[in-house]
Amino acid sequence: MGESRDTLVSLNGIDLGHGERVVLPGLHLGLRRGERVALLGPSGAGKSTLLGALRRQLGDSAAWCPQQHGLVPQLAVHHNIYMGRLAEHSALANLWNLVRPLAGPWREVAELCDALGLDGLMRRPVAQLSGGQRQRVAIARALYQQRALFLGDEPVASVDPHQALRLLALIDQRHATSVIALHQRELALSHFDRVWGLRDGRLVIDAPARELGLADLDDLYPDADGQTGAATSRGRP
Ligand SMILES: Nc1ncnc2c1ncn2[C@@H]1O[C@H](COP(=O)(O)OP(=O)(O)OP(=O)(O)O)[C@@H](O)[C@H]1O
Repeated sequence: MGESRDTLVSLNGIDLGHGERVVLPGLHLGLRRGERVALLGPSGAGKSTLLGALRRQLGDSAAWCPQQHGLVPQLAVHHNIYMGRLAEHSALANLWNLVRPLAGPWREVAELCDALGLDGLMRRPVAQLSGGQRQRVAIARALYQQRALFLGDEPVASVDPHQALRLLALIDQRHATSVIALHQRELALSHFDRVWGLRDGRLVIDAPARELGLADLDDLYPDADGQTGAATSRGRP
């Protein structure tokens, strides 16, 4: 794999997994600065495992939007978004903000809520939101982190296609580089620069989105009868 100054992460034949369990053996891939990558593959293929490895490598330069949202249901939308930058403030400021929201962060969170269609909900506990609203709070919290890169584990899974596009555009406006796991194949082809496709423990697609068609992506997913498609490696030597 050609490495350059623009390579942010380079995995060269490493095994990724959990404890003793290897999920993605001998993985080779590179993430380049300024590239938007769609990460596809059937359930259990290792998308979250790969995103976890990227997070470890990228550290504080990456904003993170987890699959289970990681929100605190009892707390208001404002507090959940504010948590994105908890580590930047003193314990006292965080405690104070819980009781009486600080003016600066309140304004910043309000701007994000406006952009994400959450205006009017800032004081509402997350427990009282719809699935799509919760998803947008999770994205807002990741945007509030103000990092150079965005890593998202199915951040647009519970919104309609129109909203998914709007949310991805907001993510793009604030991050030049992103890796986003998703299941919407059309979106992967229309919105992203590159596609990584995982199947059977291997990266079987690593190619520019413009060189792929829906049939290539279909091959990632098992047929209804449980057979996997006939995908050959695309974009891999
Ligand atoms: N903490 C863990 N300990 C052990 N095995 C795990 C752990 N997390 C995931 N796995 C296993 O690793 C494999 C890949 O899981 P992973 O969550 O990365 O897949 P995924 O592609 O993100 O799936 P989904 O689309 O369902 O979220 C699965 O077989 C899963 O059972």
